Amino acid sequence: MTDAAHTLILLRHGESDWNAKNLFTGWVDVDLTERGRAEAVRAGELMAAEQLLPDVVHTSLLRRAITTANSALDVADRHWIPVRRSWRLNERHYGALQGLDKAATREKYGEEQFMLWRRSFDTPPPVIEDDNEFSQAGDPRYAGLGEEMPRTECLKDVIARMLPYWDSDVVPDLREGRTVLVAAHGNSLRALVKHLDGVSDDDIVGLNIPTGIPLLYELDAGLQPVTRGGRYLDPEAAAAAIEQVANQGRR
Ligand SMILES: O=C(O)[C@@H](CO)OP(=O)(O)O
Repeated sequence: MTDAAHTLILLRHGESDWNAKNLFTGWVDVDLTERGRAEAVRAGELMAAEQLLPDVVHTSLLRRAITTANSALDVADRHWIPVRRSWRLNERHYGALQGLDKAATREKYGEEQFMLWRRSFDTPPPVIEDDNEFSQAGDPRYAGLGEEMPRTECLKDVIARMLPYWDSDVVPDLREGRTVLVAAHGNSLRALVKHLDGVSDDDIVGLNIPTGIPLLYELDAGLQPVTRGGRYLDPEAAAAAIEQVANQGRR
């Protein structure tokens, strides 16, 4: 049995307006629904109940992750901890699909193409044009990105831009003995889980992450998960919510 040396908590944001409307979201900066806000509060309660108290939080640059982290930490009385944010933790850029209805897209293009765009490892959706109303070109928070600014991404692309931040910013916090909270998104967290658990390119297709339920990873000294897949702090709610995410687009 390996000993836990490091504590990492992953938290997908609570339900967003566009989760509720079943729209492809990606980098569009939508807010949480009332339900999403309640999920964030519950996430904080779950962490506090197990004395899982973050020393530092890393978030994306998107409101739904930032607000979720703020609410959860407030409830856990950890609102004062240092915060680091990076575009590298953003949701996968959904390209020209951003703003489109998932069910309508599935009906128009068929199940196979829909699932390729949604879950395949290396097929990105079509590129978003800069004049698309849901483009992030010109958004000041990404002004420094230059050529790195994505206009669509597959999961493979997300891993390529997320891992440098994991190595340069998150791992050092873990190695300092800090309990680290990463508040991010369905697909940026799938990328991280794939890395941590060594999930194959084929198997990651079937892995979904529910909104608003903390996922605890205890890592050994070599940063390998002590328990593969980690542990959701509310496993029953997680199982039901995972099923829902998997079935999005089928109404
Ligand atoms: O729309 C999105 O950005 C993501 C997360 O909500 O959706 P999906 O689960 O379909 O990848």
